[in-house]
Amino acid sequence: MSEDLVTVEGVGREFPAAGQVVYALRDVSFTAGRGELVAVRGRSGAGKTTLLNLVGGLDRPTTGRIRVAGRDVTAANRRDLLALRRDTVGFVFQSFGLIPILSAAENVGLPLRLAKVPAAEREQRVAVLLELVGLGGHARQRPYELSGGQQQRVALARALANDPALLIADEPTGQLDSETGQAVMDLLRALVRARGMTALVATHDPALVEAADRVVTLRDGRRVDDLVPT
Ligand SMILES: Nc1ncnc2c1ncn2[C@@H]1O[C@H](COP(=O)(O)OP(=O)(O)OP(=O)(O)O)[C@@H](O)[C@H]1O
Repeated sequence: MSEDLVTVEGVGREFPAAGQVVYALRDVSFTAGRGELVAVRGRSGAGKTTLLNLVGGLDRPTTGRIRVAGRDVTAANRRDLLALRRDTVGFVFQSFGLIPILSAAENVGLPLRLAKVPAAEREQRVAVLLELVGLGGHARQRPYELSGGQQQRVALARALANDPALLIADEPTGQLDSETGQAVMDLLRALVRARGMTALVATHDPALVEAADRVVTLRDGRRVDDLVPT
């Protein structure tokens, strides 16, 4: 049996808001094994983004514990969290998050630059990654010269650049029309399977939920998988 890559135990996250406390997550637990695809679903405000940010080390929980690839993310210092984000986790956001003044190739190569991969090797890896997401002929284009679906494929290639053990995608098709969104989701699913990555994907896409090894359904910050889905 494969060792779990992600362990989330009794995690809660509270935010102070206008003199009150918002319970964005309450007592959420689940695990994700190596190579597993985990769908996180729930209505707007259910806590999906909060959960993904915590697992990726972008935020810290108020209660509970999270382990990723053997590291206690909850207890990690800033340097450890930076290392986790650089070496272990790839992120894809709803808003793509590409740098507008950089070409598709430069955007994909950015994590490799930060990891100090030599230029020649970097160029080669970027070319392979762009080919992988079907954008071999678009390397020099800037994000505004690409369609939404193409931009999200660049973002996906960038997330894969450091060969992360864990891919975190927060509603990656939220800004795309349904046909383009479906194509991006199919690509994401195929890449995760082909590379044996673990993926945590916040999504409303029924095909992805259907294909997932596990589904975490959130409602008002709590896990409700045994109840009727939202
Ligand atoms: N920084 C913050 N300060 C205060 N409240 C917050 C903060 N971040 C999130 N929340 C609250 O926590 C709850 C969960 O938000 P979250 O963004 O995780 O939901 P979501 O399921 O990702 O929603 P969506 O599908 O709309 O992106 C919401 O009630 C939100 O208002």
